[in-house]
Amino acid sequence: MKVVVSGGGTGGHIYPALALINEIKKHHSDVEFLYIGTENGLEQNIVNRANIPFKSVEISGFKRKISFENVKTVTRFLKAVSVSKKYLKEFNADVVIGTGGYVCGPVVYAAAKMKIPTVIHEQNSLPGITNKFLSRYVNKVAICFEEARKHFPANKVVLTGNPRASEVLGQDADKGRHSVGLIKDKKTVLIFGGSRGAKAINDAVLEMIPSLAEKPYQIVYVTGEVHYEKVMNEVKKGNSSENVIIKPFIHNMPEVLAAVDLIVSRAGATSLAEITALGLPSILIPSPYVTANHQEVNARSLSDHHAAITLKEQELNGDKLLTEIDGVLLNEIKLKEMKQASKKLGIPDAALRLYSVLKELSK
Ligand SMILES: CC(=O)N[C@H]1[C@@H](OP(=O)(O)OP(=O)(O)OC[C@H]2O[C@@H](n3ccc(=O)[nH]c3=O)[C@H](O)[C@@H]2O)O[C@H](CO)[C@@H](O)[C@@H]1O
Repeated sequence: MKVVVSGGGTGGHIYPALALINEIKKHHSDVEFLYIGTENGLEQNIVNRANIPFKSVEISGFKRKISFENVKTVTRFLKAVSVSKKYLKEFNADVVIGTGGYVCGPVVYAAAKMKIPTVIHEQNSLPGITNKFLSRYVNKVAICFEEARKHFPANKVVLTGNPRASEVLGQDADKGRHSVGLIKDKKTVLIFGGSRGAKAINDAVLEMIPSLAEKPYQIVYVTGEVHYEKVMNEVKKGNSSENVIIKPFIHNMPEVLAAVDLIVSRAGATSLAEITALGLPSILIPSPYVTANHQEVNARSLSDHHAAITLKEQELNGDKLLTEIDGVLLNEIKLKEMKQASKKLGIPDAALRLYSVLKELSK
């Protein structure tokens, strides 16, 4: 079987694609993969690390306002469709799956026009513009939230969940702890701002770091690659604490997640799929800078069920964050209730469900 995968820009679109690849490998020893992404998203680095052959196309997103940029985007799109057709023909793809981000547009569209079976995977409850466009051409649309169903042609939709949910299960917590330097038998909070980091979360964490020295828990705090140097400069000015381990990015997130008791993060859909598969409690600070405020909708889908606490970015500061962390982590009953509520929302067999959709199509 020959499978082409495309998804890019941010980790939330890339990791589900890689998790699906791992699931397919469990069922087939003779399968070949090609990943098509862009050179300027996070995908090239992450996909190379996973040893999956990678090819790139050049593409950009549409601006919401009418502008000359959009004319250039159309030209780029048409060129990227033609490059994608060349890649798909050379590789002789049996099936193509897009997991979101602009790059899927030309790749999946080209495949559909070549009559190759196609699937798109939508992680969010409010779909992105590329997936809405593609849903007219593809064979199947895999979704993660029931709320997404109404945005797509009814006969194509399948609820699979996010394959990354399956990938984070059954991981070695000791390995995770060891890889970042965490102590065993001490409660642990993981703080990160999505796959690219978030300045607002970094500012709040820097404010609370001096108060962490006396806390009975430890923190592993991921700044995001682009923010790391700036954060470390602040920390060096005297804001450090032994209880806090600071990293620019974590490449073995499934192992690290196995070692933590509470998550503080943005509300990207792939992170939420991981959190609920593991049944972790979380404090979510949705990014207000995303299309149609979709992260707040994602976050509410957990906090409405008492699995998480949603904190608006405008309310965020060091004191507030510390109070919320203490409120969950130092209260065993609340911790237990949130864990149970979180676990109920997870779809742990998502990878197998998505693989089954692909298998059925490629017959
Ligand atoms: C700003 C933006 O447009 N964000 C979108 C993007 O978010 P973003 O890429 O931040 O996505 P998510 O939070 O959903 O997923 C992040 C992924 O990166 C991984 N990770 C993160 C940090 C790290 O150090 N190491 C690591 O491996 C996480 O474990 C997770 O698998 O895609 C999501 C899924 O479509 C959307 O819901 C988000 O709204």
